[in-house]
Amino acid sequence: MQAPRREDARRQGEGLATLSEAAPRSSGDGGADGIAPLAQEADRLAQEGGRGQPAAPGTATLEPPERGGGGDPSAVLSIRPRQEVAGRGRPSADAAAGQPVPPTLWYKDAVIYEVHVRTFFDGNGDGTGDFRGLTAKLDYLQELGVTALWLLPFYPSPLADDGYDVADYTAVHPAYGTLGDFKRFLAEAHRRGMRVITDLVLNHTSTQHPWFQRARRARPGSRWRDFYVWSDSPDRYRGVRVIFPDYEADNWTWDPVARAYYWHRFYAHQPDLNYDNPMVRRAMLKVVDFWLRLGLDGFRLDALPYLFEREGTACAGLPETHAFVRELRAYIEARYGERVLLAEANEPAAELARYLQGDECHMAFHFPLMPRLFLALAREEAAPILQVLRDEPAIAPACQWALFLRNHDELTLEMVSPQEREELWQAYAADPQARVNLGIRRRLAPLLGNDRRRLELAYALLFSLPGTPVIYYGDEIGMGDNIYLPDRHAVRTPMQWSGGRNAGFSTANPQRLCAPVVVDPPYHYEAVNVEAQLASPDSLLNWLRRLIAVRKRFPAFGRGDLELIAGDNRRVLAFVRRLGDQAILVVANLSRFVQGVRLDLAAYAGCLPEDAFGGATLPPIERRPYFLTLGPHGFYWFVLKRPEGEIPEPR
Ligand SMILES: OC[C@H]1O[C@H](O[C@H]2O[C@H](CO)[C@@H](O)[C@H](O)[C@H]2O)[C@H](O)[C@@H](O)[C@@H]1O
Ligand SMILES: [Ca+2]
Repeated sequence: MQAPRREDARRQGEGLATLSEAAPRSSGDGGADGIAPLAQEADRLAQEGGRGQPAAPGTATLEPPERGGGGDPSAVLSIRPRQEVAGRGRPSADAAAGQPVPPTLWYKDAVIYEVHVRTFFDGNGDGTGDFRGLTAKLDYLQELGVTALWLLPFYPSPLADDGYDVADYTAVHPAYGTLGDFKRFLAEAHRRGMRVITDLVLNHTSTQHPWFQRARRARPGSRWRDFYVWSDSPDRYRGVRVIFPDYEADNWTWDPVARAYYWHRFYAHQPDLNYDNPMVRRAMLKVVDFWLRLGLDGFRLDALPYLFEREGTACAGLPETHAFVRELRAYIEARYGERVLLAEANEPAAELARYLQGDECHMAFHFPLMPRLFLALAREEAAPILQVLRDEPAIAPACQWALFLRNHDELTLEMVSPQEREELWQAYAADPQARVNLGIRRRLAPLLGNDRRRLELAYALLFSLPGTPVIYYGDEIGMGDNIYLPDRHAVRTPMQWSGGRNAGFSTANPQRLCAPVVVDPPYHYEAVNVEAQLASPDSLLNWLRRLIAVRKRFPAFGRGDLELIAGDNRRVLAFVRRLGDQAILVVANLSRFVQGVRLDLAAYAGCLPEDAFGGATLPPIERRPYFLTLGPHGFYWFVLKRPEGEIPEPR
C-alpha cells in the first residue's frame, strides 16, 4: 500500500473551489455568528420550497422537539397527510381527482447514467462543469439511450469530499449555476422523457453546515447540540470500522469549540447527523419536500446504513435505520406518488434485501455482485457470478437491483473476503498507486486492460443480468483515469468530448480547469473522445448504443425472471431471462480463448435461437445438450422462439 494519506485528506480540497470562494449563502442570514437559526432556516425552506410557495399542508414541520431532544426512533413523525399525489411536481388528472396514480415501475426498464455536473460540460467557459453544460448535452445522452440520470451532489459545499460534504441542502453550488439553471435542466430532461434522481446525503453534513456550526456552540443536551452525535470520550462504539482507513484513524474527532468528540463515519469534516433527534428527521423531510416539489424523480440515498448508532453493534443497517427509511418512503409516497429511492448500502446481499421488501427502497446497488464480475473476469470462470446469483435473497416484486461496473468511488472491495480482495488487487491494481482504502481507483477501461472484447463482455453482462444498469459517465467511450490525482479524483476527470482544447470540456484557460484532462497516451483525449467515436461505426460508443437499443426491445431484461442454465464448461456462464412468453438466452465466455459448451436446454426443445443483434437463426434446440462455440470473451443474446411462438413453462 501507498503511505497513509491522512494528511492529504485534510488538504484534499486544495486546488478545488472552496465554499468561501463560492460565496456562502448562509452568511449574513442573521444570527450572532452569521449562521441562520434553524427556525429561520426552516422558514426559508418553507418560503423557497419548490416553487416559492409556503410549505404545503402535510409536509414535514420543524417543531421544537420534546425536551432532551432524544426520542424514540420508531416514533411516528409529526406529519399531516395531504391529498395531493403528483407526477413531475404537478398534480396529474388522477391526482387532482384525488386518485393515487398507479406506479409505473419505470426504474425497472431504465438505463441510468451517473453524471458529475462538475466534470461533464462547462457551459460558461469558467473551467468548471455546470447545469447549463449538462443541459446542452442531454441530446447526446438521449441518443446514447439513457433514460434516467443520477447526479452526484451539486449543493453548496466546501468540496472537501467533492460535494458529499453538504453545507446547504436546498441550493445549487454557485460554481454549477443557479436553482433556475437546475429547473431548466430538469424540464429539458423531462421533455426528453428522462428521469432525474440526485444524491441525498442523509448521514452527515459538512462541518461548514450551519447546523454543525450552531451545534458545536450550543449548550450540551440542548436541541441544537443534539443535531449531531457527541461524546465526552472516544470510547463509545469501539470497534466500529473506519470506512476511509487511508485517511482517518478513528470515527471520533475532538472539537475544541464544543469541547467534545463528534462522530463521523467518513471524513472528520463530515459529522454524522443524529437521527435519534426527531428534529433532524423532520429537517431531512423538508429537504426531500424541497426537491420533490421541483419535480425530481427520486434520490440515491447516500451511505444509508449509517444513520443510527448503537453500542455493541457495527452501527450499520440497524432496525432504527430501516424504520426511518420506511417513514421516508411512506412520507414521499403519500405526497408525491412514485418517486424512487435507491439505496447506497455497501452491505452483504441479505442485508441489502432488507431495504427491498417493498416498503423501504425501490432499488439498491448490488455491491456484492460488482466485485464478483471482476473476479470472474480475472479468473476467467463463471463461478463467482454463479455464487452470487444462487445465493441472491428474494426481493419484493416492485423492487429492483441497480447493477454497476464502476462509479465515482474506488472499485470497492468491501464485500469480498480478504483473500479475494488480495486476488483482485493483484489482478487489477498491481501498481499500489491505484489502490485506495479497500478498493481500486481506476476506471473501467484501464481495469480491463483497454481490451475491447473484455469491455464488451462486461457491458453484455451488465445489461443482461437481473437489474437496472448504471453507466458511469465517460465509461461509454472507454475513458482512462489519472491515479496521480488525490483520493477518488482519479476517476473524476473532465468528460472527453473532442480532441480539441481541454478535450472539448471547456473553453477556459487550461490552467483554470476544475480538474486536469487525461493525457495518458492510451487514453489521451485526442484519441479517446465522443466526437471521434461518433464518427466511427465500430467505436465502443456506437457499439454500446446498439447494445442499449437491443436491450430496450426486450422487457425481460428489466423485469424478467432468471433461470440458470447448466453447462459442461466452467468458463461459460449461461442463463435465460424470461417474462411472459419472452425468453432470452444469454451465454458468456469469461475466458480469453475460444470455448465450446454443451447447455442443458431440454426445457426449450423445439425453440429456435435467434441472435438478438443480427437476427440469424440457429438450428432448433433439442432435448439433448445444445452445443455452442464462443470466441474469446464472446457472448450471445438469443431470443428463444418456438415456431408457433410459444415458450414453455419454466422448470
Ligand atoms: O458521503 C461519504 C461517502 O459516501 C459514499 O461512500 C460510499 O463509498 C465508499 C467508497 O468510496 C464506500 O466505502 C462506502 O461504503 C459508501 O457509503 C459516496 O459514494 C462517497 O463518494 C462519499 O465519499
Ligand atoms: Ca462553468
